[in-house]
Amino acid sequence: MNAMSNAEVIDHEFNRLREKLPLWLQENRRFCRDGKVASYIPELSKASGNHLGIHIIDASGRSLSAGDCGVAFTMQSISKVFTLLLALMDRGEEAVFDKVGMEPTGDQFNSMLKLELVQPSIPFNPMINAGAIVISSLINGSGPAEKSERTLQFFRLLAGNNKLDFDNDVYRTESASADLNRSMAYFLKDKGVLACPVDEVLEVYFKHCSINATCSDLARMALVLASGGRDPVTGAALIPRRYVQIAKTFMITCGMYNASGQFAIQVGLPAKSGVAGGILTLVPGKYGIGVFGPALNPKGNSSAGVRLLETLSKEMNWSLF
Ligand SMILES: NC(=O)CC[C@H](N)C(=O)O
Repeated sequence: MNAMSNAEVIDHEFNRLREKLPLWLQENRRFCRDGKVASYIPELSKASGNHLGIHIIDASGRSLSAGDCGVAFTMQSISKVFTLLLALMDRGEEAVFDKVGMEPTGDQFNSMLKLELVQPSIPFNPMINAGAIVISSLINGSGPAEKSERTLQFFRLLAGNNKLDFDNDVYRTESASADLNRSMAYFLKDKGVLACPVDEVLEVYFKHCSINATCSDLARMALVLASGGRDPVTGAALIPRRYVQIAKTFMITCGMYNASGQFAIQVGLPAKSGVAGGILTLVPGKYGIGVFGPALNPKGNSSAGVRLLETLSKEMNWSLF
């Protein structure tokens, strides 16, 4: 028998995914029971812990979905990947890494523990809250409104969805109950790491965390990263390749918080999760993937979402390692 052409291999893999995805989703639904919906941002506690959905887009634009993939949720920490990219495009690598490090912490995403351990007191990486707050301060704009608007427009461009918008209820309730993030920001301001007023930086940070999306928006944004920064439809370069490389590296080392090592072993793909239950991940050159399952494991990642990605990676042989 002749060896399959590249296109045939891609079709074969896609057909297998189409056939099996509903089954794999169903098998992993039971892991929703192992998790709890986040409640420290009051509005998030309204989500249903039984939801699990997935959307996959391939490089030619074909898509597949299963489960509760039509439900919208806020991006939360997933947005940190894209604000990092925007800050890199606005300020360049040197200015960004003057204010934030490149190393995982091994601590919770909202931990302040290591901030005092290094001189100068810059956050260890841009995926933890302290690091992402600093990144928010580096986005160009005359004030918080313009910075937030530029961020939203950038996200819309990457998602190919002009309807993407802020969830103002989530924004307001997070802003009203964020004493920990506020204390981090004051600490960073005191150390001279934050150049703008605390309230202004936090407005930008909470706003980008509150951008509403569905699994298909995440998948589309992930596909831009999987395509080295190019628009999968038009081929236009949206993000410099070098910055995509930086973002994907952070997704591997810090994207799943202090479970990033375990995720790299079990799944082996660049990924970023958020406390609303989303996970954005990608198979380089092939697929953008969005997952949603709001019941979270103790590390703050979607419990069933992580399990579903483990199944997919093993069945499809997707690990990069
Ligand atoms: N892990 C997360 O998704 C955290 C984001 C959330 N907005 C916070 O600052 O706590």
